[in-house]
Amino acid sequence: LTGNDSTATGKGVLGDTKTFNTLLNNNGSYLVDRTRGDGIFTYDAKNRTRTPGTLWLDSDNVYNAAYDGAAVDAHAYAGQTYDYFQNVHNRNSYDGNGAQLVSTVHYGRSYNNAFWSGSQMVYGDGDGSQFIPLSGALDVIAHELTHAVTDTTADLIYQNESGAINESMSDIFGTLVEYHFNNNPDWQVGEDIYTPNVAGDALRSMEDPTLSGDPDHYSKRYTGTGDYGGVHINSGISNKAAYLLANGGTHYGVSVNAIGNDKAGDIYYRTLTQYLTPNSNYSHFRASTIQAATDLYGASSAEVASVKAAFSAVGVN
Ligand SMILES: CCCCC[C@H](S)C(=O)N[C@@H](Cc1ccccc1)C(=O)N[C@@H](C)C(=O)O
Ligand SMILES: [Ca+2]
Ligand SMILES: [Zn+2]
Repeated sequence: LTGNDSTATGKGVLGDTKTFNTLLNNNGSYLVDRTRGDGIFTYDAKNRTRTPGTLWLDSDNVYNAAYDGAAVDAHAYAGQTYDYFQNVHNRNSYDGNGAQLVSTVHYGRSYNNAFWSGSQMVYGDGDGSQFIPLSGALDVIAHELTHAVTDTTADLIYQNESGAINESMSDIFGTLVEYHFNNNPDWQVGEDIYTPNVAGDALRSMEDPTLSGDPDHYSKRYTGTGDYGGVHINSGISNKAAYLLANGGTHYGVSVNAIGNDKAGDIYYRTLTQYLTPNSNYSHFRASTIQAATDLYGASSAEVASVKAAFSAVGVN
């Protein structure tokens, strides 16, 4: 594929206008961003389930059609998430070596999910009731791309407690990326693309996981086999701890002093990339996070004290 690097404008899923990088040649405008790593490439599955599908080609480098919105956001938000890991954590793409970021939108029919396939991001359009196109939310894209970071580092097994930690890391960095770009930030997950007919809800709440029926304390963990052993359920325990670490608060009588998003992000990034392993459970997660905070701020630091308190507050001692 040859051509000239360009910038285009377009409307995202929520109708917001944004600019992003494209590649122009005599076929037209491709959703190819050659300014980041080895490139960001966005594809169209055309509502079938073959990936990656067709590299997105537009006729005039203006992406304002309704059908374009999912691709505009997948492409632009992948670029933003790339910038977060590069600029905040000095990580060049998900593998640290500039790996290409490949996304496919319009996957399946009314597909109410998004996932990291092991090699690329994939986004459904939703059924219009539970979800609208899932690439329309920055916290979703950062959630999926964080799975790629996890898979190239801790490689946490996607089941039971290691899977819950895997899922929580994706929710944590989804939220931190949303705050980094000040994109209507909050400690809810998926709020922008979830239940368009219901105001004020979210798929998950990190501030209060019980709002979506998920545990906010280790003693309330799910021990069944559904959801790969509760990876989207028991993630609530870590999500609540992360919320407390960044924002502070008292939970089940345990008080946590806030350390803010940036320090929390640095601690979780170091924990994920230096200490967690495929079989890590919540107990190892606590020890790893304390170690990471100790490396960064010292054993007697306020940051280490807050990490210990945050895990204790959710019953992980
Ligand atoms: C395909 C089966 C497994 C999917 C797992 C992917 S990584 C996942 O966790 N997807 C997110 C999508 C998302 C993320 C942030 C906000 C909204 C939605 C997810 O949470 N999926 C839920 C619906 C699930 O799979 O239960
Ligand atoms: Ca959010
Ligand atoms: Zn996930």
